[in-house]
Amino acid sequence: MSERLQAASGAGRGPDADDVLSVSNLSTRFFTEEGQINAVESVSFDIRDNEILGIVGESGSGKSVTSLSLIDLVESPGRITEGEVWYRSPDLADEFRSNDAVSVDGDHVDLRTVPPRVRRSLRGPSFSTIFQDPMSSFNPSITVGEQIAEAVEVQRRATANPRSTRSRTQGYGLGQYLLDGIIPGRGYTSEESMDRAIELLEQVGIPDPADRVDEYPGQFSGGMLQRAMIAQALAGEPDVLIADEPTTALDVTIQAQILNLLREVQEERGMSIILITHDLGVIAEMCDRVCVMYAGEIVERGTLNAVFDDPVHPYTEGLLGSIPDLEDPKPRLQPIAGNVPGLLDSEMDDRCYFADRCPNAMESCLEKPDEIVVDAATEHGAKCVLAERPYDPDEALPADYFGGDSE
Ligand SMILES: Nc1ncnc2c1ncn2[C@@H]1O[C@H](COP(=O)(O)OP(=O)(O)OP(=O)(O)O)[C@@H](O)[C@H]1O
Ligand code: NI
Repeated sequence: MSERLQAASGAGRGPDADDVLSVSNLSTRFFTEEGQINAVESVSFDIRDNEILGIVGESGSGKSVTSLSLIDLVESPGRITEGEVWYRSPDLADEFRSNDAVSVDGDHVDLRTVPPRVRRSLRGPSFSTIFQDPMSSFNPSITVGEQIAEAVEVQRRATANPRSTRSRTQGYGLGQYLLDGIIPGRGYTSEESMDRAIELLEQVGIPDPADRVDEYPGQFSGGMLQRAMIAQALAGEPDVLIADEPTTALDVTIQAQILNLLREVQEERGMSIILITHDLGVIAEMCDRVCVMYAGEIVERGTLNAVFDDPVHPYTEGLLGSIPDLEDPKPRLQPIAGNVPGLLDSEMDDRCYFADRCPNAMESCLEKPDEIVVDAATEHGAKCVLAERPYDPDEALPADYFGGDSE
């Protein structure tokens, strides 16, 4: 267990057998006209079989870019500049074991070293994503059924012949074909796949699925389209489902239904979920472990109980409010005085990035903290000197140290 934390703080270590994904020192930058933006900074974490891992943090802390980096969907001017993304796939490991350009460790391959077409082929059958806005996952001019059936076919091809280049290069999503300018003819999806699409729609709780498959995305309500998006994501039978604010746009009742559905399918299929949200109530309800992000870094992590009951980092404490309580979690992030840093490399001082907003900032916070193990048994770690020693008022930074506008 403590090994995992050591790895997180930088010591090199291979992935463990029960890691479906193991991310090591991943950094993603945007190279903009204003300068280099450090959106994700040397982030390490594991996703294990059968778990829901939560990623929480204020807007702009790097949650979405982290998840996009995992599936190689960071768009220009962004680029992953460093790190490893180990994915467990005995097939790929065998295929690339003798290839010097690809890093293989047991059953894991470093996705950053495999050819791009292989990475692309994993979207759907290995990783699926659901987002806040389901319209973005559907092409408005193709029926919901056809789009789900297409995802089913991508999965079937991948399973039927995992090593074939064709199955790997087919990409994912009929919508994407259209966006790419390749328009398949009518009847492209088989009846069998369409039947499976109906089954999936039924599973996610769409009434009259046999009729609704023939409807267009615009004919679905927000909640129903969210369910359809989950059906589309499940069609690929992914190992890992990445859910980025999956319920933020929905009203409370539907939100609870969608979360129940996600948990149900997670348990049923034994898949792993990365759940990104602002909503601490959702994290408390759903997650086994949680990572707290701030300014592109994971600043605290551990089992849900460890982080929520005994937060160490003042940022986590701030998010949870003054009385963190698992029985009665604050439903939304508590506002913290001051602003999230803009992440411009030239403006990022070499210190704890939270120090300018921290009620407990000390002189030692002017050095960059390593991740410190709080409790190995709960995999609890924090990038904060307070994990090591109590706050000492004698070392407090003057209130106006950072210019005095951070209150
Ligand atoms: N296309 C882009 N161009 C330049 N910078 C970007 C781009 N996309 C993201 N960033 C930078 O990356 C940082 C992290 O963004 P990200 O979307 O991951 O935050 P987030 O934690 O998901 O926030 P939210 O909760 O609002 O979704 C942003 O603050 C922004 O500076
Ligand atoms: Ni986001």
